Amino acid sequence: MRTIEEHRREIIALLGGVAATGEAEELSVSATEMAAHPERYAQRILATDLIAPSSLPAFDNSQMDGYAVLSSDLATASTDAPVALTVAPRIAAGDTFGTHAPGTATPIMTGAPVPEGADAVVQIERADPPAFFDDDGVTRTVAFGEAVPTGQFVRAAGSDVGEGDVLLTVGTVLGPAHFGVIAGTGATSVPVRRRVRVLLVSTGHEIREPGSALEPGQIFDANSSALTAALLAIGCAVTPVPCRSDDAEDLLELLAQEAAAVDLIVTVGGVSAGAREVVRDALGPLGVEFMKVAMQPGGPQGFGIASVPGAGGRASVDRPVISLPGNPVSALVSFEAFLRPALLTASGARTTSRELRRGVVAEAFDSPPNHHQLRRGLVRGDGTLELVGGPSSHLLHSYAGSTVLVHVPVGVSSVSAGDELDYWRIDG
Ligand SMILES: Nc1nc2c(c(=O)[nH]1)N[C@H]1C(S)=C(S)[C@@H](COP(=O)(O)OP(=O)(O)OC[C@H]3O[C@@H](n4cnc5c(N)ncnc54)[C@H](O)[C@@H]3O)O[C@H]1N2
Ligand code: MOO
Repeated sequence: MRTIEEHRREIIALLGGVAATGEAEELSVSATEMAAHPERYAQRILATDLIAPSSLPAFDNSQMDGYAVLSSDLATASTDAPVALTVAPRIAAGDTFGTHAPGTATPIMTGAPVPEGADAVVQIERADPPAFFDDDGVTRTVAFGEAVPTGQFVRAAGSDVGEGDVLLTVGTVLGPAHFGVIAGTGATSVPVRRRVRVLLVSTGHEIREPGSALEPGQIFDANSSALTAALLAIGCAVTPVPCRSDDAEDLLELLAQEAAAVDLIVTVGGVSAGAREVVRDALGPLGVEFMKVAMQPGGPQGFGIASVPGAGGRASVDRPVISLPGNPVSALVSFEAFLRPALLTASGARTTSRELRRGVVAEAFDSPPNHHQLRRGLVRGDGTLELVGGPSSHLLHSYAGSTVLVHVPVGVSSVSAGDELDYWRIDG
């Protein structure tokens, strides 16, 4: 039996050739566009390094509401011997660049350009009086009771990023601060990777659309929703088309209709050892291989490049296929172990794996020694790991109550309270 790591490497290699790798599209960073098309903005990955088209800040500006001063004017200032300066006309954020005369104090607001000739700002609370005068043309003085260092409360041009510097690097998953800094430098759009398009086919004669009237023996389709959510969360474009049949012909017909428009086909269910296994039956002859991975849940897996015949006499298309087992926990754990890292790699993301942490187990439990087990769990307030539910792969509600997947490696048959194990956080 192959190991979880070997299988992951094969799945990553399989998706290496997915068409979206390297393809870019321009994404507007306009707030109006974002609000109008929110679906375009989730989990976007930068396709190239971005060079800053301008500096941030663009000019020296004030960090405080107060007075712009020449620091040498206040060199002798002390509580006992304050220095009085003549109050100059006020400058607000948005006002143009001004000049500052020695011996004066220029009232300045946060974000306003520091006038040429001033080299420091004193916040209004440290001035005497500690409030602004009306800007009414009357000549007044303001006193300062302490010296100030050059540059105090001046936000220097380029102190955040300089024009021509690397603003963001390829593979960055764009979040609020990234969009903000791109817009702040004046860029109107960014090149992002095209989304990987996934056809998601949950299979089985028993599955029905939630909300429909169930006949005895039928169940609601949980996998389409779970896997669609998982794929959307990593930035894929998903086409969920269930095959509610165990007949290979039905699955082949569905694939003939849908395969050409996607980069990857993910099937769920129909891969184990039943009398009829729709995915094995339909895709085995097209080039997909089925095997057992030494993991639990998620043992039965399939993958390969399928040559899918086109509908209505159209030419066949070759598409990578990943076939996950149908038990809902097995499908989601397989997503975490294989699909997620492979798709993030194919999408060009810089971070492709869950953060691996180590924790102390709160309770004893057994594990099948020939399998790498992934148990669902929680991190308690004291940092210890608590399992949620048993190992069975139908316990989707237990999975929903979990925030971590705990790794129990091959070779371990029992775990004692106090043992340390690796785990992935899956709640992010
Ligand atoms: N004789 C053997 N039987 C089984 C083996 C084996 O090695 N030998 N492996 C077991 C393991 S492990 C798994 S995992 C499953 C995988 O089975 P399939 O991939 O063929 O999946 P199905 O049989 O179609 O379904 C399994 C289970 O999950 C339910 N299911 C399927 N689709 C959905 C859905 N969309 N929403 C909710 N639930 C779904 C289905 O009704 C079954 O209960 O095989 C074991 N058997
Ligand atoms: O491997 Mo299956 O996924 O145990 O239920």
